[in-house]
Amino acid sequence: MGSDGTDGGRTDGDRVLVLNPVSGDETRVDDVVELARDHGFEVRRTERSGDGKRLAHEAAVDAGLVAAAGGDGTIHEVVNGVFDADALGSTTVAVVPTGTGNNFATNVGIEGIEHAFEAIDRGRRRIIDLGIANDLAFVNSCVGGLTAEASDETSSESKRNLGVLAYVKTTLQTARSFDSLPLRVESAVGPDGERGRTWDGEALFVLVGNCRRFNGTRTAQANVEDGLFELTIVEAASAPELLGDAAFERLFGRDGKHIVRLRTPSLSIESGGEPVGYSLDGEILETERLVLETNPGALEVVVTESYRADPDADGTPWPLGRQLERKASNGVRSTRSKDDTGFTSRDN
Ligand SMILES: Nc1ncnc2c1ncn2[C@@H]1O[C@H](COP(=O)(O)OP(=O)(O)OP(=O)(O)O)[C@@H](O)[C@H]1O
Repeated sequence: MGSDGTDGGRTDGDRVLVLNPVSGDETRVDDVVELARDHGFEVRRTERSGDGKRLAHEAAVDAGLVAAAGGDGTIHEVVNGVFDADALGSTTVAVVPTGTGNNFATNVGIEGIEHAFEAIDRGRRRIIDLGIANDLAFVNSCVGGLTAEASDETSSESKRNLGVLAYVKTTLQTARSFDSLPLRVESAVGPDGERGRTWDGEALFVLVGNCRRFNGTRTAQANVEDGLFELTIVEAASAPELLGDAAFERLFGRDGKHIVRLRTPSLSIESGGEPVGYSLDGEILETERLVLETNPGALEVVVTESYRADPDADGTPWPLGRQLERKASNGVRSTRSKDDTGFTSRDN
């Protein structure tokens, strides 16, 4: 592997494709199987939820390249299979996008099925950060405050347009009475001297992004090679206030009034005894305490020439300053003195 992580010296070894045949509109399954065989892949099909992880785990023991044919849910399972097999150091992961949102594929510059196989053969690779939430890996994002129903009811079109924010919007629309979550968010002391921070208050959502364009808007993006998460807390506000499209855009945009942001390599989120639903790349996990850590440079993936690790590289600056900014103070009930960012600082 070159020092820039591209055009890997790692050989693909055996190639296995884990195929979710019920992903997306299911019309391209035969095409994927044919292309996969033409490109030297052994195809293993999932039959139920969880199979993607199991099949990827089994494959990663020997295979140098494991591809996931499906949407973000399938890539999530495949990455977790490779992670559980302790094979991140020896197995490259590729994505063949057949889902509806295909957020991760977009992030690595893969535009379609044929394009994915071309990219695999061209040999361009990058090593990216992996997010770890408790003991589960995620590539795109971890979002707290979503309901499980929202995950089922969110339309494909909405997912295409808004990414993970589509689930946020469905949650706001479908929850009869949407209570804010009393949360305590603590970030650790960073390796580059970042101070530990604490935010304590009422939140609607907590978004933790690992990968660029994790949420569909152009204003909250994550660099997937910097060893940091982009944390966004949406503070308590009345749901109807947030529901119009314009308000929704504003909420996550530069001028959002209820937004707290921070870049950090690790954090913990506690919800005071009540389990909260977190979506890891679209898969729901319920827990009272979540510990998130970046595993920098952990996952080798197939990318194309249009891949950029850093959203700033294409002229879209991180909107609120390099490290941290906060726009409003409603909902915060910290017992400690705060700086003007809304976080309290700790030295350890
Ligand atoms: N054979 C199968 N039958 C039923 N469910 C399956 C099967 N294989 C995988 N799954 C489930 O399908 C889901 C993943 O679907 P998919 O990859 O299309 O993700 P998605 O999150 O809907 O993606 P996108 O948002 O990109 O469309 C996972 O919950 C997985 O457990």
